[in-house]
This record gives sequence, structure tokens and C-alpha cells, in this order.
Amino acid sequence: MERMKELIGLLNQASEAYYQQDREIMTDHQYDELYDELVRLEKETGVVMAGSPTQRVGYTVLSNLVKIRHDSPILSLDKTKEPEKLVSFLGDKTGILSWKLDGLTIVLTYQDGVLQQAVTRGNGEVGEDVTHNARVFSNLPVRISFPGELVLRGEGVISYSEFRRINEELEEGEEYKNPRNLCSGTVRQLNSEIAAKRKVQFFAFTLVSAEGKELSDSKEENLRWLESMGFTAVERRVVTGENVLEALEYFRSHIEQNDIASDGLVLTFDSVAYSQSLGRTSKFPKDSIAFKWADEMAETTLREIEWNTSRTGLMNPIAVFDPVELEGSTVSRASVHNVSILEELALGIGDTIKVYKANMIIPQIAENLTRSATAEIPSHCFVCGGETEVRSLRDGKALYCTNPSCQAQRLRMLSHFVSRDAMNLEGLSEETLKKFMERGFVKQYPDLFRLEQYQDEIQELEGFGEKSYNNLMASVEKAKDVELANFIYALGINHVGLRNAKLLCKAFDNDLEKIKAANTEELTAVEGFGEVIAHSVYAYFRDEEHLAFLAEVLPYLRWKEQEAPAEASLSGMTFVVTGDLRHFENRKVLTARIEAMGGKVTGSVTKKTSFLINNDVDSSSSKNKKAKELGIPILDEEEFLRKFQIEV
Ligand SMILES: NC(=O)c1ccc[n+]([C@@H]2O[C@H](COP(=O)([O-])OP(=O)(O)OC[C@H]3O[C@@H](n4cnc5c(N)ncnc54)[C@H](O)[C@@H]3O)[C@@H](O)[C@H]2O)c1
Ligand SMILES: [Zn+2]
Repeated sequence: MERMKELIGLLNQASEAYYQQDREIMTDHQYDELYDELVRLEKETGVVMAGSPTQRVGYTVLSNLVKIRHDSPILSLDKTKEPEKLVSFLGDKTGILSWKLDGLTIVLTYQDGVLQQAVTRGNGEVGEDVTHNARVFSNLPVRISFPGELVLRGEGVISYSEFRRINEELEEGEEYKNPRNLCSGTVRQLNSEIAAKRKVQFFAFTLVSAEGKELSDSKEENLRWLESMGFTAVERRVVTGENVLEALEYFRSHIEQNDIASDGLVLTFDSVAYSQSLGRTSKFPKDSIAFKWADEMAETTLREIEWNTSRTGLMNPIAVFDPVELEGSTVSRASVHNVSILEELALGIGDTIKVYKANMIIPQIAENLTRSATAEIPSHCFVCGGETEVRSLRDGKALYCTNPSCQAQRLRMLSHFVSRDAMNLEGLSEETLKKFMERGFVKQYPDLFRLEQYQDEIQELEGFGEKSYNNLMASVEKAKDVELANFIYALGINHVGLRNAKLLCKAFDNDLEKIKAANTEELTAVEGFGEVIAHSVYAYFRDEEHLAFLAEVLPYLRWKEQEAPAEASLSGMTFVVTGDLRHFENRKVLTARIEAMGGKVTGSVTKKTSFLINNDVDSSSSKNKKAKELGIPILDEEEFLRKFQIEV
């Protein structure tokens, strides 16, 4: 009983934050575990306390928005993590399997072809009037052809990409943790200006009623009818017991590409009449069930806590751990969000932690099994070395760099990146970069290639008009054609000036992938490199932040061939040499010459061979035969010397 009371207290506190204040004081995973524990105890004891969250939906709404009572309550959904449960749930019936959208549930009423009212779910019985905000949803039809009263339910959502864009523009501490949070915080605003600026989308999942129209008994057909009138309905599959698991796999494999946040799937019977005949429990309708992904957990060791200083000076802790496989990909980092969560988890380097991907996407620490609590809060910022300070924010304690010129370091980095011997991006003076950084247009290298999203804002900047904007875009375009050596220099790797960058490129065939993959031994072997430089290059390409922005920048770039000095004119070509030589002392000497000019020499003729050098062009040697078969040109020594203007 004690534990039950404790759980009810904890869960209600979490729900209040979650539903009323758009905040989260625990992860969904933690919430669901505590909730399941409470359900178990209630079953075991046969006692259900007043105020138990198992007995009601959501949380009482408290806001300045107008309250509206729903005609029929909007319930929660019973949940399962067992794929087999979906098969048995369906039996021999047909169902619809769709994304369980993770946003804000809204009921829309249209009358005379126009949107008349939009109400949130609230506590299921009473919701809030958000009509003013729904009018600016990006994909809702403003006018529909159906004249009678039309009622439909769906989810208001903000996409991941829009979520990232909006967060970047928010002030310190005001950022939202996830798209659900953001959507709820946006749609529940009194003033619709904010919703108008943020792209909120609405996905319909239930047609409730359409005055005077004979509705189909098939929910799928009703959704199609809504689509034909201009509504967007949730992505779904019509399923039977036979293929529901296949459909489940389809959704599982598409989560990562889906820009809309989901927290599972929903399975419902297709027949309206059958659904209605089933009725409901106090909390759940019996015609539907939610499928939650079983969070795949992995145990690993915490190796490091990185503190990344953001534009605002906020330092975000990121846990770095031994790589583990989760839901088909390798994971080695997870955000810890803030100092409070770091302390709650009692983290320390070397601790054994359990990690999972929330909603199959975002890596998170579920639990710390060893709880050493030895992680230190850094006293200095890693960007500028300035002193740090812990401040209290809405979501808990957060660490800040107190140095107001912290971002000066980043500014220097970006200035170097665009400089002449680097990316040679003209028209971006330090002054301009600074303005761009202050306004959040540019944080990291990749942002320089997507400035066009701020076209309007940039043109409005003092001293910037349409013309300078166009010039800037032209320079950005030009800068995308770059030699690998200049790009490597631009990265600002310690000890790697332009000269060393060129040596690197030469040693690794101008191939960035090879440079990235090189170990310290191979790097130390580069002409002119010592251990210090080798280690610096090695470490640079092992840093996940670096790899992340490299992956973002590279698609923008087009490698320019190195403007080859005359003696490197064989670069990219592969030769095979056979038979006796007349002009060169022996094959070894010729090989060395070809390699000195940037070419490669191999032992056997393959598709990749560019030329076979053989003085006896007509011989029936196996190399000759092979070259003829593959259509590879055979040159004698003289032809070779003439063709490449080589003097012995
Ligand atoms: N982190 C926290 O502190 C905290 C607190 C409270 C609740 N929660 C989370 O919220 C969950 C409980 O949420 P709930 O009871 O609000 O809702 P639920 O998870 O029971 O979901 C039911 C709702 O999903 C919506 N929905 C979305 N897509 C749908 C679709 N395709 N078809 C039909 N319906 C669809 C419907 O509006 C329905 O009302 C918990 O499992 C927990 O994960 C977290
Ligand atoms: Zn700093």
C-alpha cells in the first residue's frame, strides 16, 4: 500500500508536468515502468486508490484557454509490447495499423465547409479551445466541399526537422526536449502568432460524424473520404491476422526516415459497427490497442562525459560509452540533458549503464547500475576555457560557460574555415560571420552551406541587400568546388597547415576516406610527419562531433582535381610492366618513376589497369592476352615516353 501511494504521487506529479506545463520530469520509459508497477500492485491487492492514474486519462486542464466538454470522451489506449498480441487481438477481423503519433490529440468540427472549432483532448472529458491556432495549421483545408457538421479526430504534430529549426532560434533554457513537447506548447498558446510561425501539421485518424451522410462501415474508407476532401490522414496499412506482423516490420524499418515523431503504433478494427459493439473500460476503448516498441536495452560502460558549449553558453552533457548495437545501429553517445539528470543518474566514468533508444530513435540512459556518482562538473568551458556556473532553469539545473566572449573561439574557427587557403569563401568577413552567429544562422561549418533558408533575414541585415546576398550565394556555390588539401586545412586540425594537408593528401591518394581510416602508424609514415602530427590527425577523425559535421558538410562539396604539377601527371592511372626494357635499367626503376609521377604499378592485368607496358606488343604472354581481352592499351617503352612526355 505504501508503495502504491508513492507511485501514485510520483506518476501524478509527472503527469501534471507533462500535460499541464509541457514539461517532463522523467522519461516516458520511466513513466511507463512505474505505471506498469502500479497496475501490477492494484491487481495483486485488489485495491485501487482514489486519484490513481490508472483510472483516468491525461490530467485536469488548467490554463487560460476556454474549456470545452467533449460530446464523447477521448480515451487512452491499452498497450502491448508483444507483436503476437496484435495477431490474437485481430482474430479473423480486418484492422488498420497506423503510426501512434506523438503530438497533441485534437478534435476538429467543421460547419458549412469551414473550421468551426478545435479542442484538445485535455483530461478526456474536458479539453481546451485551440481553434485560433488550428486555423494556422499548415496542412488543414481552409474550406471543404462538405456542408454539414463534420467531426474528426487526429493529432497535431511538429516534424523533427521543424523541431530542430525552432529550437535553434529559442533563447537559452527555453528549448523544447522533443517535438511532442513543442507541439503542445505551441498549440496551447493564447496568441496564435506563435503557432503561425511554427509549422504545425494535423493528421486525421478517426472520422467521428458527418451530418446527413451515410458513412461507410469501413474506417479505412472513411479516412479516404477525408483525404479526398483535403485532409491528411495518418500513414496506415489495412491488415489481417495473417499480414499484421509484416506491416509491423514495415513500420519498424521506416521509423528512422519518418520526420514525424511516433511513440508506437495503433491497431484498430476496421469495422465501425463491430468496434462500437465492443464498448470500453473506464479508460480504454476495446476496439483499439497501442503497440509500444519493446525498448531494446544494452549494458555498457560509461567512458566519458563531454560538455558541448552551445551558442548561448549552455553546456550540454553527453555520455560517451563503449559502442553497443541498438535497433540495428551502433550507438556510443547519449544526451544526458542537464546537470539534474546527471545527478539523478549518479553517473561516473567506468559505471555500468543500461542504454536504449527512446521511441526507437533517440539514445538514452535508462539506468545506472553502479551509481558511483563520481562524474565531475567541469569548472571550465572546453571551447574557451572560461569559468562555468550552475543555474536553475525550468527543467532543472544546467551548466553555463560564464565567458561572454566564449563564442569568439568559434568565430575564429569559422573565419579560418572560410579563409583563402581554406574554403576560399569570399564575402564572409569576420564581421558578417559574427552577425550570422549572433542570429543563429551559423553555428558550425555545415550551416554555411544552407544559408538560403535565412534569405529574408539576411537581406534585412544592415549593410546587406539583395545584391550582396546574391553575391554571397555565388561565393558559397564557388567554394563548394574545393581541393581536398584545402578542405583538410580548413578543418583547423592541430598542426595541420596547408603544407601538411597536402602531404596527407599525397600519401593517401587524395582520398579522404583513407585519411580518416588511417591509424597512427600509417600517419607517422607520411613524409615529414612525426608522432605528434600523426596523433593529432588520428584523434581528429575519431571525434564523433567532427565525424558528424563532416558527414553533413561532404554532400555539399565537389572535389577539384589537384592542379597537378607536371611530374604528377600519371595520377589515377595503373600500369603493369612486363618483358625486357631498353630505356630504363630495369622494371624497378621504371616502377619508381611511375610512382614518383603519381601513378600506380601492379603485378597483374585487371579491369582496373590503365596501360600495359610491354616492348613485345605481339607476344603471346598471358599478360598481353589478358590486356587484349579486356581492351586495355598496350604501349611499348617509346610510346609510353612519348605519350606522357617523359625524358629518361
Ligand atoms: N514522461 C512523463 O513524465 C509522462 C507523463 C505522463 C504520460 N507520459 C506518456 O504518455 C503516455 C500515456 O499517454 P496518454 O494516455 O496521453 O495517451 P496514450 O499513450 O494512451 O495514447 C492514446 C492517444 O493516442 C492518440 N493517437 C495518436 N495516434 C493515433 C492513431 N494513429 N490512432 C488512434 N489514436 C492515436 C489518441 O489521441 C489517443 O487518445 C504514457 O505511456 C507515457 O509514455 C509521460
Ligand atoms: Zn566558453
